[in-house]
Amino acid sequence: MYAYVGSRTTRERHARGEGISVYRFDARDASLELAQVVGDLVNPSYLAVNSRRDRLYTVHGDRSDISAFAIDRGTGRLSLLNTQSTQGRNPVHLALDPQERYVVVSNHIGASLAVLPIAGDGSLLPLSQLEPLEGEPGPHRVEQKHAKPHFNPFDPSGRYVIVPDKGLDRIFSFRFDEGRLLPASSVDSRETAGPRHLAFHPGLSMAYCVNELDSTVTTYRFDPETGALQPLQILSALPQTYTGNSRASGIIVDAQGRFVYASNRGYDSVAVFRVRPEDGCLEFLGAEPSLGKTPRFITLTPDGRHLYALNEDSDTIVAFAVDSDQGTLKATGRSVSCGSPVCMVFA
Ligand SMILES: O=C1O[C@H](COP(=O)(O)O)[C@@H](O)[C@H](O)[C@H]1O
Repeated sequence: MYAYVGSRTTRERHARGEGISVYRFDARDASLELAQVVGDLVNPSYLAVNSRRDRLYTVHGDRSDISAFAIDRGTGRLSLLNTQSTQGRNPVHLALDPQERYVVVSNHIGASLAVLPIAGDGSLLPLSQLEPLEGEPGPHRVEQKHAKPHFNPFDPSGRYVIVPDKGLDRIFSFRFDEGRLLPASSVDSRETAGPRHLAFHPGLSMAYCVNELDSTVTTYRFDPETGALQPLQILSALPQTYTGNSRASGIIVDAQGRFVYASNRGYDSVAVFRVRPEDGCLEFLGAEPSLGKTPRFITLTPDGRHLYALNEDSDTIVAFAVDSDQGTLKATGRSVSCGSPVCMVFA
């Protein structure tokens, strides 16, 4: 199996990455061995792999582009297929629809969502829909001047696209019908929460949203018929006594739906929550140091036995062992150096 790591590359912004790093991944001990570096790429800051594991897509943060690559399934190596415009600045996330006929992109500074069809060979066709996001920005003077979509996952049925908007303190739900986004509903967050990423529970109709600006996690009941979200609970991802600055970033749920993990940038750590089986709400268990600076991205390995924290500002990918009963994280001592790592996927 291979792991693909996207890094920020813009030197003017002090990024130190080269592009996409391809690693041979050993599930037994979560070790990573570098196999290829695809350089000459601008900020491949979010990656997605198709279900056949032979195509990889990346957005180019700070620009307005998205690229498709072919994956050599024998060697894991990437070769560029093509690049298309997302018609909006700073695309930060992308998701393939379940039929893998379209890719949906969040244009973070462009304040819009882009839909691009995927051709039969996996390359990208020109954009077919640009959906602007509009509303009253939240009160944060620096971060909330306009809509800032930061994530656009499909719901488990593939009928809805859910979009946390960090600039508007709102989460939008869109129907995805015949390759088009159709506004369905929205739900407000607390002022200055800055909803950023959202993860669905694998069995319950629940979703968990990490709020970047106030470092909280909101538990929502998700209505699979209408796509609507109903807030049930808000918990901090930080210890109660922490008084420094911090911004939350990634959120993931384990495959059994027993634990939720969220990363904290500032209080550099991975918050661990237990999912209460009776109602899907969370209990904060604690926050494990990420052993590096600014863990923008976290991911579980496909077998769920390890979790990687990508410490963007200390250039490390750190492996933790996951306790399968308690959900807690234990340092393995394994870490690889990688400039400004910000996203990791497996194929
Ligand atoms: O300065 C920047 O910040 C934005 C937001 O960063 P993020 O880590 O919260 O996504 C980023 O998208 C942009 O590329 C970068 O230049």
